Amino acid sequence: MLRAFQKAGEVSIRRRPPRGFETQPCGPFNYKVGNMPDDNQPRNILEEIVWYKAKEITVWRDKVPLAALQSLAKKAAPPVDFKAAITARAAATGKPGLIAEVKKASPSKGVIQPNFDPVKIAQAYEAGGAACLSVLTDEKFFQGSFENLQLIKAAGVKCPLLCKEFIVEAYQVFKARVSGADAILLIAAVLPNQDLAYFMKVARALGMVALIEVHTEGELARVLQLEGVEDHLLGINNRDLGTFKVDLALTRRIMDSPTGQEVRRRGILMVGESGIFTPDDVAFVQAAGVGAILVGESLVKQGDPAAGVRQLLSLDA
Ligand SMILES: O=P(O)(O)OC[C@@H](O)[C@@H](O)c1c[nH]c2ccccc12
Repeated sequence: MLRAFQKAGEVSIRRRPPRGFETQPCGPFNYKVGNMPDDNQPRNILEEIVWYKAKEITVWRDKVPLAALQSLAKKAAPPVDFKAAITARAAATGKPGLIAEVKKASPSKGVIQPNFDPVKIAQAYEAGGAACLSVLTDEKFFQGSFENLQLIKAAGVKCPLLCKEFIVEAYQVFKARVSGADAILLIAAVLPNQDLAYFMKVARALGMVALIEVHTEGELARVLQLEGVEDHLLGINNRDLGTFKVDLALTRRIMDSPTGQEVRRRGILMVGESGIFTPDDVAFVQAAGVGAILVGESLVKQGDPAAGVRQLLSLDA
């Protein structure tokens, strides 16, 4: 839902608490007015995550300054082509290219896989026929880590890796690359076009692509204005990150809209994200026009994730 101050497609969260992270006590007159809501509290989970991220980055930067991270990025093994892996698998199978997500927990579901071995899961996804992998790196809300990304790369997994992080600063883009990422996530609800353009440029300079995620037709129209956006991927997240509600039909509504038509005309690779559980769900978003799917929960909770991949994509048939 749009708030009064917000225009269609604009960033829907506040990047920082309006009165700062530390509310200053202000002496004898420091009291809260009646039933006034505290506007210095996050209004939804996305704000909570993004506000916490700013604090996390400060701690990281104290340990490893940006300049040190940048020189590590120069020495890192070169990234592999994320988009090519998707189009190759899609051509070989006739199904959307699968980005399988290594995800232990989420704020909406809690722990999804208590028996979580990131490397084993990644290897199983690859063996089952995933085109690429997505690795959650957020620790506080998703119980992920940059270390998981490193471990998966170091284990010799060939599938290109997406760093699933809530990026608000360039520091994280370098951290992703140093940890072995081949692609990064950028969320349109969090970042205005100016920031998206900058992070896309940093990603490019490091040889990575971005998955730019939208949740409304307005956001899609906005990101379509970004120069060179066709070199990256666009994702439609069927989950509302404010309320957690999942609606698979969102992908179809957006793809059927005039803005979705423009995506087709320009040949942009679209990713259907979240809430995909069955081969019917895959067929539904494929018919809507996506060339790739991003799937976490339904695969990660299975005892045999490789079989899960084959089943989801009907590869045994
Ligand atoms: O577990 P699911 O419903 O299959 O969803 C996977 C993925 O789309 C979801 O984890 C996701 C999509 N966009 C995000 C942004 C941040 C964190 C997580 C996500």
